[in-house]
Amino acid sequence: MPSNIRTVSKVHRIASIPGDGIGVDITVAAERVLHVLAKTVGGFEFDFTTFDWSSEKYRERGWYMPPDGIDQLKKFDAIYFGAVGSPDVPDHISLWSLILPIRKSLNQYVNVRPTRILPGTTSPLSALSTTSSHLDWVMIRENSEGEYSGQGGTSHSDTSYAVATEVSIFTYVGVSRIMRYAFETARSRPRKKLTMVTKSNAQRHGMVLWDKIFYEIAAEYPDVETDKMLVDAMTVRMVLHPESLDTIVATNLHADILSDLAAALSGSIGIAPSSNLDPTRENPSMFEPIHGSAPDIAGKGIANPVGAFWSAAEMVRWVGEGSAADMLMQAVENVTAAGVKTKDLGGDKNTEEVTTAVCEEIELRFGGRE
Ligand SMILES: NC(=O)c1ccc[n+]([C@@H]2O[C@H](COP(=O)([O-])OP(=O)(O)OC[C@H]3O[C@@H](n4cnc5c(N)ncnc54)[C@H](O)[C@@H]3O)[C@@H](O)[C@H]2O)c1
Ligand SMILES: O=C(O)[C@H](O)[C@@H](O)C(=O)O
Ligand SMILES: [K+]
Ligand SMILES: [Mn+2]
Repeated sequence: MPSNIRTVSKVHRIASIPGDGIGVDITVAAERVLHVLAKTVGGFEFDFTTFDWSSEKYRERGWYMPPDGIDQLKKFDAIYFGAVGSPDVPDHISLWSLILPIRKSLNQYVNVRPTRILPGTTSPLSALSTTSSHLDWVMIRENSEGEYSGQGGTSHSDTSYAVATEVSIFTYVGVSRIMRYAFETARSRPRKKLTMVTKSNAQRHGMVLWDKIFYEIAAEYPDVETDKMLVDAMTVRMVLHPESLDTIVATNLHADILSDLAAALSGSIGIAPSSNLDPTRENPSMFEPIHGSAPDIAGKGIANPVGAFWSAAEMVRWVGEGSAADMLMQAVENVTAAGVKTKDLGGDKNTEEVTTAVCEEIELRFGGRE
């Protein structure tokens, strides 16, 4: 090749929002690993722009995101998010000032939450003989409406006769699009099996609409096996019969709760990833571990970065670098398999040591390739 011709590297522009607490530690770790991945694999790079939209800044200046925050984010190929939440700010203020407006305004109506028992890690269900071959799920969380519609209000607040409403909203458009995404996901997986979760015995309007739309759309997917669970019984089935589940679709709140349970059953909340997707690709999608800012361990440097790396791998896949995403996950799994783990997984390493191990594993396994 003539020396004046340079190979052009594709640049993926990423908006990075570390947020609060361990969100900062794990975002730093994810960015470090992504730079090493890009450098090692070649052909693409990441250009991160960091936004200091945190609870600390909110207390200083009175806002999390500026008025044009969403427009700023729209210019990026993807968004990487750490976590938001601080003991100094009421949780409903922080959630509704940052993460929820981003999910809603950027039409990220799907939240994908996979769960697996990674090599070298143990499920608390191992006492029931559960191993990695028994627990491999993808939870599809409705991410735009339902219990998180944001509608409701309070009258007579600060009195002993206060009245508050929290209105759940389920729309035909909202439910059918999440069902379709869930059926497509189930179809793409070897078992082609979809379990729908509701509470349509007690909640007789919105949840009944879920059931109805689920079976309507199921008719378009005769190759996908379906079943239906009430959310209370679902918690029992996840614990006692994890092997009977594959793809799961549930409402915004139900899937929020069930995905924390799923993460714990796989070994730790610290390994669980999520992708907030706008499947139309009109807006950037956002990638974050499912955990929060963990004030109890913030500042100690011991947060598990695996959920952050897995989320980063999903982002890498979303921007079109599928084989690099596979390499990143392989490196993470080699590191957990070697026993390099944080305390929540029974290990004795800190965030930085696990991050360094993943970086070295990427370079060792995948370096030197053209
Ligand atoms: N998407 C988000 O940004 C998001 C998600 C969940 C909670 N939150 C917010 O985070 C704050 C704390 O919430 P919470 O305590 O209910 O949930 P959390 O997920 O922050 O923590 C729950 C428990 O899991 C542990 N944990 C979480 N992530 C870990 C990791 N990577 N490694 C090791 N241990 C980990 C914590 O130490 C804690 O004991 C609240 O303000 C909440 O609103 C934000
Ligand atoms: O969506 C929520 O409820 C919170 O942001 C958090 O708990 C999450 O799971 O993302
Ligand atoms: K998070
Ligand atoms: Mn949650």
